[in-house]
Amino acid sequence: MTIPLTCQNYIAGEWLSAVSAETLPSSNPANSREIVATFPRSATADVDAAIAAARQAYRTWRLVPAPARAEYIFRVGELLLQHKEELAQLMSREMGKPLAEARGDVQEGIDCAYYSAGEGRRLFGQTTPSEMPNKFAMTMRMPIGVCALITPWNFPVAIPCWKAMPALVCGNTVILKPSEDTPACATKLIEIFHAAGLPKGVVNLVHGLGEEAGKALVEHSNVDLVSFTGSSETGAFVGATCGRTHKRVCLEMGGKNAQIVMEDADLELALEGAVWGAFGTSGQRCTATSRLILHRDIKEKFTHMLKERTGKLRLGAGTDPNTDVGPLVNASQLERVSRYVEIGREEGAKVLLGGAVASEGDLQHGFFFHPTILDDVTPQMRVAREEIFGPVVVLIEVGSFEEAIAILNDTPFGLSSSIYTRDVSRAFAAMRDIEAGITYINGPTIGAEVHLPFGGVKQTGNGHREAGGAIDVFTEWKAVYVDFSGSLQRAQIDNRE
Ligand SMILES: NC(=O)c1ccc[n+]([C@@H]2O[C@H](COP(=O)([O-])OP(=O)(O)OC[C@H]3O[C@@H](n4cnc5c(N)ncnc54)[C@H](OP(=O)(O)O)[C@@H]3O)[C@@H](O)[C@H]2O)c1
Ligand SMILES: O=CCCC(=O)C(=O)O
Repeated sequence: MTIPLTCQNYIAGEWLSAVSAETLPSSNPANSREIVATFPRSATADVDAAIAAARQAYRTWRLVPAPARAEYIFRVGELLLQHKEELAQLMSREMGKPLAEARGDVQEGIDCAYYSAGEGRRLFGQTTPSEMPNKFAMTMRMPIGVCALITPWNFPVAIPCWKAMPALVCGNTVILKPSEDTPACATKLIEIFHAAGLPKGVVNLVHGLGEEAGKALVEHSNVDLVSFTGSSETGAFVGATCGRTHKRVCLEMGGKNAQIVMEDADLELALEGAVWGAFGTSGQRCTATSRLILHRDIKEKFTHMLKERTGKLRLGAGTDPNTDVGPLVNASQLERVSRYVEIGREEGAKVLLGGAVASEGDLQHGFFFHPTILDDVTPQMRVAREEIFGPVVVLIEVGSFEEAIAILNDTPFGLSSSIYTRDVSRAFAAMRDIEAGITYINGPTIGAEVHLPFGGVKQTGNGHREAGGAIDVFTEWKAVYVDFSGSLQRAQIDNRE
């Protein structure tokens, strides 16, 4: 057991307790008896202070040249690299993902720092001909203002970086409200922003509960933009509130990602993709493979291979280097996954592997669920349609490429997707016809790279993209006309004579 970390809010460059002085604990999901950290239970007064600090800082931060803003973010990247192992160890303890994946999470933050820093020397606008003589016309990207960043626990470093880094390079100031399950990761991350020397108030951190601190941020009249990643339920509230209060909003929500395996696929390759897509991060990635759509000619063979391979995965604490699959993040996630497996059973699915809470030996102290394969699943079943967000994959049999694409698309969500095939025509048809923000050919549904746009279609998002698409979220266009004719032209009044 280690001494719990004391996390604090970070407002106007100061580390502060909540005004109420109330705190909450966060525990280790592999051993719920271990308290990893305590954090402030922030409320409206704390949110008000953070927003006031961000508003004040915005006045000067927006005027700092973008390449100079980018240099701070580059420094954050360098510091993240120096602290990578420390952050990864903390992340494993705080939210359970195996160390190799935790290192990957921090690496995404580092990659995002370097990529976003590069944007500081671009932020290109356009020049375009004017309709009139002696007149220039152009566009400029302008910052939006004060941005509230509300993030989930599953990528506790990468997702805050995906939001904060481009937002800051674009000239905005930010308030991060991390998940109540990962306050320590958020605190360490913001310590790094502090160490990089960002001016006071440019970055702020407010811990607390979603229903309290998160809600107060979303409802606040002095926030200009909310960038939210999380569940569809919370996203619906955030979207509706921002609509009512006229805020910009970027929503990244749930998924029901599928991998298709055609009869001509390299089955060993498809197997590796399926195993890590479905069970990596215990299935708690927004991009996790939740459905395997299998051509009937290879279904039996592939199912056998999958069962064999999955049965060898080692469950354990993320901090144990021998662990393949860590715990779920908390008791309610464990309860949710158990409930969905029961629903699947009641619907007629066959539990081919797993299907139960894992409580052998030390696992009893954590939130472990055996990697689970549900067979005989039809596209109408709830387990084939609703996001489970755990180590559960359902198998759906199809007879043709067209049927596979139709079933993949038959969901309200549209984040990630994948197809394994050796047929180049099918690969291109899949790229065109799959309804998702991300499509992999002969690769798993996971593994996004930061310089490509990240986000989903349909109910997964509201049309925005993070990572490689983030400057479109965190800037808005201004059209600028420069007239050097020295006289008011008739055409300027009517536009055309
Ligand atoms: N599409 C994507 O890019 C993407 C990426 C990653 C995850 N996800 C989705 O995220 C979900 C899992 O994350 P989660 O369980 O953390 O989601 P969540 O429960 O919706 O929480 C997300 C964030 O919203 C906060 N929150 C909760 N209620 C709120 C409210 N009324 N007002 C404002 N903020 C509120 C949460 O705070 P508390 O933690 O304190 O409740 C947390 O910081 C899955 O559905 C997954 O698909 C999507
Ligand atoms: O949850 C967001 C990041 C997911 C990711 O990086 C991936 O697996 O593609």
